[in-house]
Amino acid sequence: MAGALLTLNAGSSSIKFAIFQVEGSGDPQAVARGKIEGIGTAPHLIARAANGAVLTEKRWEDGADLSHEAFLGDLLDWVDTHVDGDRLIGVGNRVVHGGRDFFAPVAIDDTVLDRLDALCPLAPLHQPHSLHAIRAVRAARPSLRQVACFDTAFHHEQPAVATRFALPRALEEEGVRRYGFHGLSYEYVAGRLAELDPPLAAGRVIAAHLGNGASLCAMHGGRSIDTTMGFTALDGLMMGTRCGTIDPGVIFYLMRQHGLSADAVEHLLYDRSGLLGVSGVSSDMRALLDSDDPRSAEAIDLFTYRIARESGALVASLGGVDGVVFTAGIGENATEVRARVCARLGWLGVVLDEQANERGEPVISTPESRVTVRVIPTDEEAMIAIHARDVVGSAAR
Ligand SMILES: Nc1ncnc2c1ncn2[C@@H]1O[C@H](COP(=O)(O)OP(=O)(O)O)[C@@H](O)[C@H]1O
Ligand SMILES: CC(=O)OP(=O)(O)O
Ligand SMILES: [Mg+2]
Repeated sequence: MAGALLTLNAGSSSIKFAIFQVEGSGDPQAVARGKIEGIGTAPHLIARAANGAVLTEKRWEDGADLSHEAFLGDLLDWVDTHVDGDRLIGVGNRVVHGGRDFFAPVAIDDTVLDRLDALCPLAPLHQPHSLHAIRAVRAARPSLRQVACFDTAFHHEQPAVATRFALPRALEEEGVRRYGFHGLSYEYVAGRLAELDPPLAAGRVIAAHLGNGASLCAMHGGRSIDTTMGFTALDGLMMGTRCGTIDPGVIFYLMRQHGLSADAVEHLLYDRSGLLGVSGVSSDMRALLDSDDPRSAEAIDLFTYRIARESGALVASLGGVDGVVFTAGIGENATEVRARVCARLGWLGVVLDEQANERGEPVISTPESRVTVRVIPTDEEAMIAIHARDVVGSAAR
């Protein structure tokens, strides 16, 4: 099979995309990557070739009404001009929630779309935007094959004890259980770790996906056995704007004492909490690290405390730990956050090599450290491309 694949990773205000060239059974090769940010406010598009050269850059006026439909129609035309005589054979989409029924990549049709629609309340920051993008591509190119790749899939094999809530059984049968997210990222990181350090990949590893959304995954032998996110991507760590784990009693208090509706509580916990809520300054780690406001420092302190505390829980799930892997925007770039997390994990035998950490080396623990600490840049797009290639390829046979 040969041709080009487009990957889409749609967020609330941004769409990341990439073009991959597919040739036989080898890994798809990225030929261009791009991102449009600020949809709905001040849209900005930038796309780069594999060598980093800017292929296209565009800004729209403040407040420009650039809909997903308009943008994706233009994007598909742009892709056609950048695939070097290849033809576009499919689109791979990151879909955050697969619910009970979807735990492997799937070709998208009307029935699949309807079933994914039903999961929007479980991932309100993500699912509606992905489905919107899928529909916009279908409208522009009805015959183009599309594949949904799920963030929940990597966690599907977890033992029941890790996924079950202590709620009445009937709710579990209805699908009220922990699913876990960031699975495309963890699947990619597990694959890279197996290439870079096979003995560690075979052992007990905590992977920390620290981006705008953030979670930890306990992996044993490259498989997910526990994770900090649950039924929704609100659970677990403190995030850019999400609160992470809180006492559910807070929700009743907000509804009864503050008279908040369910929608208002949802908005508060998803959009106004986390780093933004605690600092009152920003949801962006870079901005907080640059800020002199003491509340910014408190927000960063809570962020690292929560990572260390949840790591302790996952060490218990794993029965020990051999390695820690940092990934995603904060994990790959914020040396200070990594240093603070490692300091809090000293009791596990983590010893940070401060210079290696500052230099952003692949291994940032000392040779004496009982736990190996690595930084592995994630690539959700590459994982989406592999899955999309497999699904499109099997449909074509
Ligand atoms: N050089 C850096 N130093 C500190 N934080 C950074 C740096 N680069 C990116 N980040 C942080 O990474 C986060 C975004 O991570 P990312 O994985 O891109 O998120 P998402 O894909 O969920 O939008 C932001 O908090 C941003 O400030
Ligand atoms: C599931 C999730 O939180 O994703 P993101 O980090 O892209 O927001
Ligand atoms: Mg992300």
